Amino acid sequence: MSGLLVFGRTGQVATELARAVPEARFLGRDEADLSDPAACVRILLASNCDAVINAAAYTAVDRAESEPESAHVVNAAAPTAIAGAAAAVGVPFVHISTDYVFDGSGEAPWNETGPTNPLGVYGKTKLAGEQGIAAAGGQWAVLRTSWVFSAHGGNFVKTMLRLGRERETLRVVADQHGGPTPANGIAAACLTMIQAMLSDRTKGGIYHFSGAPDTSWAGFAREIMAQAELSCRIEDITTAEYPTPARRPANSRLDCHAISRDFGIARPDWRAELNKVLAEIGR
Ligand SMILES: NC(=O)C1=CN([C@@H]2O[C@H](COP(=O)(O)OP(=O)(O)OC[C@H]3O[C@@H](n4cnc5c(N)ncnc54)[C@H](OP(=O)(O)O)[C@@H]3O)[C@@H](O)[C@H]2O)C=CC1
Ligand SMILES: Cc1cn([C@H]2C[C@H](O)[C@@H](COP(=O)(O)OP(=O)(O)O[C@H]3O[C@@H](C)C(=O)[C@@H](O)[C@H]3O)O2)c(=O)[nH]c1=O
Ligand SMILES: [Mg+2]
Repeated sequence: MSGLLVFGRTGQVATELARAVPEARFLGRDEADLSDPAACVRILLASNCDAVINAAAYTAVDRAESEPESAHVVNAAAPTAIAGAAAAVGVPFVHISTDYVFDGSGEAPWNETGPTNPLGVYGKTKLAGEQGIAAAGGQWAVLRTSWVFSAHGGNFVKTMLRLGRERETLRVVADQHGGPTPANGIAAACLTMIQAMLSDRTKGGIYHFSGAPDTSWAGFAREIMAQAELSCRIEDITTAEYPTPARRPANSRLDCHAISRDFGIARPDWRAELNKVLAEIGR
């Protein structure tokens, strides 16, 4: 797809977008620093693009607790400004958000109208970004996803492979539940949504998208060890036994029916995608 402008170049989702649509224009931090929202606006206004995706974000969940201002500018002020510029030139804008906007209460999967109540700075700044985008007007969509993995960049799969080679046992939280999501699936979902929004200028809003089936971090870790043929044993622990600066939701399950109904996008099986990612890492 030509005429597509993407904020982000090196992240997991941006890398998969670049594979799917190499002809799009990808803006790295060197060209568009989200710490400078006004600069991002200028680039968009001068770009003559047909559609915009934001795949850049401040994603260091624990570090955000001690850098709330930086996280807010990147995750809220910049996406809000980008949405305003996209609205001004009349092009659709797709942004990515997170399960961490929820407090994780209960056991039912969250749908798009569920009450948000982020537990940490990262989730709070991502929620502020969603709200700023909605208030900016224009044609926008926010894709909330969870537990992203790919062969590139930093993610839970890469961490587990590294630790799994070094240790005989790993203690992993078993009381946080959600859907691991392959970055290529998110890239494909963003592109399908952009195409649909270009052909129907009334389409947009918040949508949930995650891989299936839901599991726990310990369940995810166990499948990684099994598929990678590592003998490292995964020991189930509670969140209380793994203290971190940021609190994380216990229930990150996302109800993904709306995106299937409105865009025909199905939940990918993360186990099959994990297999492909491990093969790619091994090459
Ligand atoms: N990772 C996850 O588990 C999840 C991610 N998400 C959301 O998905 C989206 C994509 O995440 P993902 O691909 O995993 O991100 P990554 O953590 O892989 O990469 C983050 C990207 O954002 C860029 N970035 C960070 N700060 C700035 C800045 N100030 N200016 C410009 N670029 C910046 C990074 O650039 P650089 O390489 O220069 O640092 C990098 O390209 C984000 O909106 C994220 O919030 C949602 C749920 C789960
Ligand atoms: C390394 C490790 C982590 N854990 C736990 C900590 C945490 O609860 C869980 C996952 O660890 P991570 O550091 O990958 O988690 P985290 O960085 O919080 O992952 C989140 O990133 C942001 C960007 C999102 O939007 C979320 O959807 C989610 O993917 O596993 C263990 O229990 N044992 C371990 O050895
Ligand atoms: Mg992390």
